[in-house]
Amino acid sequence: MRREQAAHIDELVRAAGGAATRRDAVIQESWRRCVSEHHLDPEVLREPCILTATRLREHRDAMEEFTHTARFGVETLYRQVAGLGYVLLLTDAKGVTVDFIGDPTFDNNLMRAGLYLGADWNEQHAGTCAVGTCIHTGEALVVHQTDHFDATHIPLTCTAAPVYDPFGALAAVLDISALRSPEPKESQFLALQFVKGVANKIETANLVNRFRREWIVKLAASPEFVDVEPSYVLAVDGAGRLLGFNNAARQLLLREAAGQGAGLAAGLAAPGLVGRRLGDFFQLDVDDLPRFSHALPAAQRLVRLAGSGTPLFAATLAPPSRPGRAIAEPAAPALPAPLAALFRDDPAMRQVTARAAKLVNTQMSLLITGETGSGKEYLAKAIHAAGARAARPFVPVNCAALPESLVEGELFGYEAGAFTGAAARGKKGLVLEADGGTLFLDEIGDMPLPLQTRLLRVLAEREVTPLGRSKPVPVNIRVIAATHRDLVDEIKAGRFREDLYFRISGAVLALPALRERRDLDWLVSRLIAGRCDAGGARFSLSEAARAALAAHGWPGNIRELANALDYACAVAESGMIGLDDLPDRLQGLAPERAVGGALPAMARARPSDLPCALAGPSNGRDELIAALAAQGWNVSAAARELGLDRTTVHRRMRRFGLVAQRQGASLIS
Ligand SMILES: Nc1ncnc2c1ncn2[C@@H]1O[C@H](COP(=O)(O)OP(=O)(O)OP(=O)(O)O)[C@@H](O)[C@H]1O
Repeated sequence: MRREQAAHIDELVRAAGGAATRRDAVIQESWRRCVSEHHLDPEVLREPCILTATRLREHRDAMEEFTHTARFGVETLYRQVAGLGYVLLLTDAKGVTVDFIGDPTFDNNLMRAGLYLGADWNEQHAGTCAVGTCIHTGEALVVHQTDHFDATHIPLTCTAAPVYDPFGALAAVLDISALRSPEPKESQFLALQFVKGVANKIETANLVNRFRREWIVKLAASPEFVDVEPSYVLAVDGAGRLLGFNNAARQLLLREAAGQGAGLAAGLAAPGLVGRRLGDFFQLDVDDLPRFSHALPAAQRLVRLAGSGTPLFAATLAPPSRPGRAIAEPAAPALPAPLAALFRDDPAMRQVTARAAKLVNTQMSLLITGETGSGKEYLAKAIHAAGARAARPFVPVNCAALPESLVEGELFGYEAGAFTGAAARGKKGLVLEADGGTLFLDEIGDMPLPLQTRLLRVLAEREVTPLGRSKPVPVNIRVIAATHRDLVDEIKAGRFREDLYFRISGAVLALPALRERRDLDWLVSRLIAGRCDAGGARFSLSEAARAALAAHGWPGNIRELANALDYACAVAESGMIGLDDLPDRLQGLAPERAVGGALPAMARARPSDLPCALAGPSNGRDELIAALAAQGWNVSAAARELGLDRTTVHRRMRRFGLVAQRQGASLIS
């Protein structure tokens, strides 16, 4: 044990014995709780408590929507303080870190100090600390160096602020911490103001997001600030009843209620405020709210508190589909056109696209999962096209296909002459190509580990250092990653970095397999609508052919379907595609009764029931060899035949130990 730790323990023991200390009252009170209520022994040095991945996932899932809303604020705050050596933690109301941003270079030190995803900072076991003590008191505070109870934590400085939900309950704690800091506690007071400011903004964003279909009333003491930085924010329904508020508004309402006497104040703990009438607190009725829009100069939007008469200035946001007055519930918002164009009448697709629609203009990284060919890149492009970045580049990167030796330069770029063989003018790199737009990382599960570490840095810091350059270049990208792999399994197998997983999976969008979709007929019609016969006429599909398509299991999903239709259009002799015009493997599967009409979607065979491509007892190996052999070991032709892309075929060849050679193939094992 170090000398400082021994001295710290002495001070704790003396304080527990009743000796006076020079600590702030909130710290003294927390030390007392640690000893007498949490029964923590000052002489025991505790390791930080980091949750297992499974338990962390439970905490993160419960906070998912909140974390989405908070993410922009969290990233903005991190950018402001990262250069000063801080990391940023967002914990849930129990003290578990559900979001984290820090410099990956210091991962090990940060993890050892408990400044990491999954760290549990509840006061009951971590002792006095910014997060835990903030949860206990409900107030923002700095816990600086030896303010910490546990001597393990005394090198740290931590500053935390609470974030309340719209009903006054603690929702989260925002914390910035540093491994090293100047000795005076005052050095952290500016940090405290920063954290409080961002916590307030997150609280308001959460409130406005939650009640976006209701009246939002913003209030401030100054007309100049009411439109830009309102102190108090309330959500009100069409009948003028309070639905929710930020914490400052809650305090204001409670003070006002107390000032009006026991009659109104009785039972007005925070939950009791919900459902009260706006007119109970303000000289204001719901019918007045349209007057307080931005159309009127702020100085003329005066509102008085009902009891005290205190003047405030208001700005109101009307519910979206009922401007001016509240009458009926608005319909669910329409999907942006690029997302609506992806499906028709399929519940799983409706759910995925509705979720994607909410996220198009956030900074959050998205992870799209789904079987090969199910349309992951297509969805990523639609998200890009639906958002504010649509006019900027969409840059796809196939992480499985980049040769490892070239990958650094391809992704991050290089300066002229950075290495032998470098292009004379240098290279911008795909990450910088995507500046202002979207970087689509396809097959992220196949990215080599060393590159994952580099990528993590780029995502955390939003800057790139091209080879041969000493200074990083800031980059503004929206990252969408995709994989057909189960990344949690990859993490368990040590092939994928857990922290990168959490970084790219701000939200996970899981695409259904084609065999699970109910809009196959529509998709088929859409795909053949774009294909014409030799005379330029549109193709149509016979009932038997349609039934055969409905009966197939589509292991290669939409890609396989598009390829099958390409083939059918090429061989069909008239504008009508018959059963005979489909690839052989589809014809063999058409059940006899299919001739009479299409099978219902529910009756479609699953690939595991089928003798066809890549799903049989050989796990696809025999079929892959057969397809390659039939195509003279031409990988592109075999990929077309199987309805897969070349990368997938190469990957499966590697998995089955197949090596393509000029005259054929050999087995490695
Ligand atoms: N909704 C759709 N409408 C029409 N075509 C689509 C749709 N979704 C995907 N496709 C087509 O299906 C093929 C596969 O789509 P995409 O490349 O997006 O799949 P993927 O899941 O990213 O595949 P992989 O896992 O192999 O990378 C592409 O040719 C694409 O044009």
